[in-house]
Amino acid sequence: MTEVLVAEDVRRSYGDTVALDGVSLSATAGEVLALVGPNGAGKTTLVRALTGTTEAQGRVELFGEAPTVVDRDRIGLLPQSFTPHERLTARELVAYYAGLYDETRDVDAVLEDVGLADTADTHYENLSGGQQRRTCVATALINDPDLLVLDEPTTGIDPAGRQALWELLEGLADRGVTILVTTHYMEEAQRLADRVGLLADGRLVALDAPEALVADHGGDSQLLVDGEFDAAAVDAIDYPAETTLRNGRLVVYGVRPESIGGVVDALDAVGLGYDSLTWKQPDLEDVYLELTGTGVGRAGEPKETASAAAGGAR
Ligand SMILES: Nc1ncnc2c1ncn2[C@@H]1O[C@H](COP(=O)(O)OP(=O)(O)OP(=O)(O)O)[C@@H](O)[C@H]1O
Repeated sequence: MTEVLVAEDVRRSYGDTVALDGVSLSATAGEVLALVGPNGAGKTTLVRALTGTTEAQGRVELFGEAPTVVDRDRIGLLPQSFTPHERLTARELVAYYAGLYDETRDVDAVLEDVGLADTADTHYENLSGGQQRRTCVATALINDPDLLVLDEPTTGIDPAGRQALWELLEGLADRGVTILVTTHYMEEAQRLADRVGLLADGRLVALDAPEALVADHGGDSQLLVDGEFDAAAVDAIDYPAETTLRNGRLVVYGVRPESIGGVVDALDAVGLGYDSLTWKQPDLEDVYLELTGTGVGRAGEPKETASAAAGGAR
């Protein structure tokens, strides 16, 4: 498959700060690649290196050319920080960006795509935060790009608008548009991405399909027990499965749905009341917490306490 985007051993430092420490990845036509990682992991720097808006060491190519010389009509870019002229309406702004390209889509059609048909004549400064972000997304779509690079596109957009944007992006990918998207929403990465790249401290610590990442790094299913718990509760509960305390909530790992009654019995046996029980399969968020060491998972043990009862029927 033809590679639309290639990054090879990309490095970028700001003074003593190493923002990118040798990142390599690629994306093919129609592929959706999501970049996730903690604040400061290097996502925006990678986006900037890939789009030629910051200099970096290593090889970067878009459609086989350096990002500074590639035909800009083929690229749609939504930077993380984007502050357009506030005294223009959404329609005027998108029309302004349309003027930068040789061929574009119809301005009103793009505004409709991002859910701004009814607010097209509102000045940017009077749009809500989410509407402003949608306007910015529209400016990245106006040239009908073959490669779309979106740095946190849905930040500030309400859940319905986010869903609509996901559908829009899925439609574009189905038509062969390659999409590189950074996000802090694991649901967004899981839903949209063919592959997810996880950046931490300027390094790509994982890159794979979401389901493969979950299978490899997501760990066991979890029974989340909400209530008023403390470290003593973790010690008191006598149940043969690993149990931890996370933000005042008990987390019991590896419990099968049919065994939830056993956990309830164990709580009752030591007089521990609870408000609710939630069973969940591991997901991308668990992968993120595990691999970035930012969470309360078992590997890094930055959690309050843990009890690892040996084996047993789970
Ligand atoms: N222009 C700059 N000058 C100095 N340091 C910078 C600059 N841009 C980024 N950095 C540093 O490089 C590192 C990576 O920043 P970057 O913005 O790429 O992270 P990020 O993963 O996009 O974070 P976030 O999730 O907060 O957007 C950080 O330590 C940041 O402080």
